[in-house]
Amino acid sequence: MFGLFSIRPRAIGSSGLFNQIRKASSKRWQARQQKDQFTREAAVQGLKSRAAFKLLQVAVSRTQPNGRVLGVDIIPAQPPKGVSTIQGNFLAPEIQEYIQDFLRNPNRGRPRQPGAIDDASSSLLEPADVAEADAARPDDAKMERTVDVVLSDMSAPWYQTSGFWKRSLSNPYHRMMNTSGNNFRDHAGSMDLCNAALQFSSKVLKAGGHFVCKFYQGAEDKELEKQLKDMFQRVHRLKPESSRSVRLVHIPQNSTDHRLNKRN
Ligand SMILES: C[S@@+](CC[C@H](N)C(=O)[O-])C[C@H]1O[C@@H](n2cnc3c(N)ncnc32)[C@H](O)[C@@H]1O
Repeated sequence: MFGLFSIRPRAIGSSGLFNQIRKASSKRWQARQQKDQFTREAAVQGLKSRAAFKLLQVAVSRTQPNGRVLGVDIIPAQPPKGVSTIQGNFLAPEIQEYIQDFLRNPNRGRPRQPGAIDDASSSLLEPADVAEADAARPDDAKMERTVDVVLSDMSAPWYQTSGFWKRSLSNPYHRMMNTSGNNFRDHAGSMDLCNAALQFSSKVLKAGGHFVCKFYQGAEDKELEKQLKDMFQRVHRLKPESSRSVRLVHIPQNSTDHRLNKRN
């Protein structure tokens, strides 16, 4: 866990002791952030936050020049250059449909000619190049599986407890905390999000694609791992050095053993 105390909205501001505990916790968190080499490195490299160090901006640099990166978040977040974003609840079916619509249009999220409108003629790439870049096999294109990597580090946002003065979109982490402090609750929430991401991957991931998700450990993670092993050829469970306590599952798919494709 991230070392935050469990803070329930009803208790906020209602007790002096509670406020003292919260301030002490926040000071400890700030001190640890300052010491954290990844936080410092992210700042040195001009990355938006410790989390961003691990993900979005790295994703952009890894997919240049022809890739596209789409971020989805329930809170408004200003995307780094080169990233498209959708604000919405990933657990809502209509948001997933909206994301699929975005993916279906190979020109969305790609550089546009100055003055061009967002239609099939607006891409810098020829339509044939785009189709080739997006689909590993004709089957994938037919099934609308055009995604190489699904990466989820979603964790349930909890109620705002501080930083009410901060009104910019550029750093929502000042306003939201990402764990409740209650291990069971964090684990259950992260399992829901991982399962939703996995289900979504089965619709959009092309053969040979990868699925990576972050989760909080707990009773249900074995079941998630079992599902992953059923669906993918290889499953790795790891805790990167840059992560304080959260585990990642990294699942490279092999195009010769894409069981998701075999089922369809
Ligand atoms: C650890 S942060 C990830 C930050 C992001 N990867 C980045 O690089 O800036 C977890 C994020 O998951 C988002 N999240 C939690 N539940 C969500 C949901 N149901 N739908 C979409 N996003 C969600 C939170 O708002 C939070 O920003």
